[in-house]
Amino acid sequence: MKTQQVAVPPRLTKGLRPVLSSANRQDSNFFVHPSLIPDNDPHKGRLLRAAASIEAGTILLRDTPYAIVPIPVSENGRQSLLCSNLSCSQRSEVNSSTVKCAHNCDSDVIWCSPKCHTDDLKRHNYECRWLKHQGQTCRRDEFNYNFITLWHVVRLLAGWNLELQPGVAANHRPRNDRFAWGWEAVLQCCHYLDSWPEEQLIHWKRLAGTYLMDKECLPSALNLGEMVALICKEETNTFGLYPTATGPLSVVGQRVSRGESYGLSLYPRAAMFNHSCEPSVAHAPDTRGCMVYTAARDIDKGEELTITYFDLAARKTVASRQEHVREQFRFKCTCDRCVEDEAAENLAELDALPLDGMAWL
Ligand SMILES: C[S@@+](CC[C@H](N)C(=O)[O-])C[C@H]1O[C@@H](n2cnc3c(N)ncnc32)[C@H](O)[C@@H]1O
Repeated sequence: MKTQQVAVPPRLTKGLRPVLSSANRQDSNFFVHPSLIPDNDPHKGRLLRAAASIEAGTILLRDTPYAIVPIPVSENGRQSLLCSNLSCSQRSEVNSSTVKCAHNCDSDVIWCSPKCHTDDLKRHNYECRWLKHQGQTCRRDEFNYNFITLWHVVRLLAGWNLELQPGVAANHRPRNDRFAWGWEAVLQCCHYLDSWPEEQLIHWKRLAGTYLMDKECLPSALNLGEMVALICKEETNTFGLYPTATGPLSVVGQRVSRGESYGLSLYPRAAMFNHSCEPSVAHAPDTRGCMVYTAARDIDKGEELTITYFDLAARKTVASRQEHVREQFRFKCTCDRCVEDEAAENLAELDALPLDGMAWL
């Protein structure tokens, strides 16, 4: 696989005193179970594994978002949005006490309190100009999906920009020796640039060239190719935030839907979870925009820990799961359930063949 690295931020000067910025206050919510370890597989790339046996119900990881984009949800005539302050990220009803951007940059940017607004100013200032000028045009002229993708990329860059500010050096430090932290962790997420169809890359190149390369609106060190690679990372690693848990059917029951998604986010450590159609781990967002990963059954020492990337209740046959994974996530699912189900289907097809066709055997 040919890799294209996104530019690494310059090293911070030694001796900067780390302060508790709004970004690393959110990071203090991070939790990782001692038995959760990163590993690699020649076919699937990075993965997470159990270093010891784990009991069902154990919280394995509470990962903090590097960036979140809100999706407005209306219920009973009331609209709710996520607070833009990353260390708050609470779902808030939009009402007369909601704080909005003084520059009126985008209707989906809100803060739940004046304090959250103040705490978030440094980060928001990075995206504000882009939202007002490029973002509004993108919202108007492109599909909403494209706007949300680009806004998420801009918020990732805003996080990186925040790390480069004097005084937030703590963000560069790994929280423990197993996982990278800050922008470094985003850089480690896969983008599989070579596996995307040509027309998809051309589409993203056009979007990036049109909306993300004006350095007046969006000061960044990335060239067009690096920006497209960052979009690929965003597309490959982003989680949807849903009101109910996503996991194996035995845990989430036979419900048809996870509810309406109210946000999108990149969780850099959790991005190491591979997909399985029979996952061992369930995940659900908490009230502060973190994603919590819980053992859905007893797990043996050495097992790979997997989640599901989609609602398994909605796709029961191996063919429909494989098609969905291929179309939505662009890879061939090689989880144990798919391998077994496909083998069983092949056997059934062989059994159905007329015996006289096998006379040469
Ligand atoms: C979010 S990343 C997961 C971590 C990734 N393995 C890495 O190296 O960073 C998603 C990518 O992992 C690989 N992957 C995940 N689940 C898989 C599965 N069940 N079968 C094959 N590949 C899988 C695919 O290449 C997919 O695009």
